[in-house]
Amino acid sequence: MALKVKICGLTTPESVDAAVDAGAAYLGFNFFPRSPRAVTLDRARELALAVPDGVAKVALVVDADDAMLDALTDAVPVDILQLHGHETPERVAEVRARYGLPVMKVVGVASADDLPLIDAHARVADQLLIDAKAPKGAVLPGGNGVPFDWRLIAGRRWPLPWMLAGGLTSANVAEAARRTGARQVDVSSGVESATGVKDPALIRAFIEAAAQDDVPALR
Ligand SMILES: O=C(O)c1ccccc1NCC(=O)[C@H](O)[C@H](O)COP(=O)(O)O
Repeated sequence: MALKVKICGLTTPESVDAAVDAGAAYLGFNFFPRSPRAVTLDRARELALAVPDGVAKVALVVDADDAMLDALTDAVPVDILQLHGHETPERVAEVRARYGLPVMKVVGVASADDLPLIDAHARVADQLLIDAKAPKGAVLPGGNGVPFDWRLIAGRRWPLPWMLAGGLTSANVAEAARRTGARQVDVSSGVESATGVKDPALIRAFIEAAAQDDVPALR
């Protein structure tokens, strides 16, 4: 069965249309001000209103306070909040309760020491996004286009939906899914022609490659 795909960091109507037409299940809008993929609330609202029913609109925030989340959820019709910072399990639970929206918590992985945090968030979040931890000195906490060692999570399962991210491209997405057992994948840099510039042809190629994943997971 085809993998469910999230295209993250969309900033233009053209890239939203390309992702929707190609069959993306989730579209990510980035509200981290320092990101080259950041959108304003007005821009995000305009983009989100054009998304058809059945495609989930995901708001990516980094250690956002309630004021920021109040403004975001008032202005933009989003379906899922993606917490991409150092939010604790307690903060995840608080955000879920306050906004009544599903929360996808991101956990960065670089070594086996990072795995217990996945289990902690699995108890409170609605979804997990298992991403590469940002390299030392990186300016951005995500969207760095680097994979992590997939063997770290091979064979592991969690009792909630989860996505794999980090350095995925049309060339490696099917293998990444086979190696990890992921049924959902997230991509940003791998569908860009330059940092922050989504390429419709790369979006289509990625989603086509994710649809080819009909090989059982390697154990
Ligand atoms: O993409 C960004 O600029 C970004 C900035 C701050 C926090 C998170 C960010 N991206 C998060 C994502 O969901 C990416 O899709 C994920 O990290 C994978 O990125 P990539 O390795 O570039 O495919």
